[in-house]
Amino acid sequence: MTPSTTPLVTVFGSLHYDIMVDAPDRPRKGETMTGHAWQPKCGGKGGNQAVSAARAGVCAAMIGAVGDDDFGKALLTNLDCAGVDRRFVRAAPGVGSGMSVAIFDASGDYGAVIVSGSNLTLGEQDIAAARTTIAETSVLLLQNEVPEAANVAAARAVKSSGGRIVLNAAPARELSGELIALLDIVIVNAIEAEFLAGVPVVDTLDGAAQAAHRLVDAYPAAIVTAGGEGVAYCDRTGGAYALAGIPVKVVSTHGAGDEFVGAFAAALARGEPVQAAITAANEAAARLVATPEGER
Ligand SMILES: Nc1ncnc2c1ncn2[C@@H]1O[C@H](COP(=O)(O)OP(=O)(O)OP(=O)(O)O)[C@@H](O)[C@H]1O
Repeated sequence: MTPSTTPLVTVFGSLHYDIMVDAPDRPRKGETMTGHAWQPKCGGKGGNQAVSAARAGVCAAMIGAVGDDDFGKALLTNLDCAGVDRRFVRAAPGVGSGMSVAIFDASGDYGAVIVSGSNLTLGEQDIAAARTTIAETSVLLLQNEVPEAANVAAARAVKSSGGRIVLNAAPARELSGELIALLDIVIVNAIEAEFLAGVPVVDTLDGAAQAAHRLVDAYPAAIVTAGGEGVAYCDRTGGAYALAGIPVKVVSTHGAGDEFVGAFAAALARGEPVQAAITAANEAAARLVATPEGER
């Protein structure tokens, strides 16, 4: 098939309605504490990355599933407001929307619980329904919040029409050889790199570089992010570089990884070389962590 020339990022993945709670600390087992405030936010790694790609100026399409509930309606409205094509996000009858609760402590760090809900209904039928979008896709973005078999079906369909496949392997889980064989680039943070590489990864630029180098034993190319320390890249053709984090006044790091991944895919879809795409993503993610949640 002829490779697509349309700069279209298609995200096949999760949509969660997030409830973010500000608390003095994260509760320990058995502890109930009083928080200061809470805010709702539309998220899910898939939804966040689609919004990020649209913000970076390319056409972004989302394939996903929400519940037939108020959270689902809010998730669809959020995609509309961001200019994401969500014709292939369907409502799953009788299943609740995906949702999460994240508790932020005074330092801005957080812990979260996710309920996948409607996201687990995604499957080959969703890929078949979106075949026109799939055929025009330059870059397909996947994450680990939907069934692996569905990710494989999406990757296979986009690959056969000439698009590139980028997996943000988050949260960490075992990947099948079938999925790995379809990937062009894997993007992970230090924790996920540790899981995939099977060795401890130090959350420094040097640690990220070593992890990226190790990951190319199994993946054609790997990007390892290390928060404010920076990001490292390595591929099987000998390409390797590391980029320091951009010093900013951090307001919240929530969603930094998704902003990085969406901006990276957008730059790649526009035809920028990988190194330039990583630079653009590093800048976009630094801007995000310096921006208050309500202004994003
Ligand atoms: N403190 C920071 N200062 C500047 N840039 C940052 C900072 N934290 C994160 N970033 C940017 O965001 C990217 C992703 O951050 P990180 O490695 O923490 O991903 P993550 O753990 O997936 O994030 P998340 O908190 O969304 O789960 C980094 O590579 C960097 O570009």
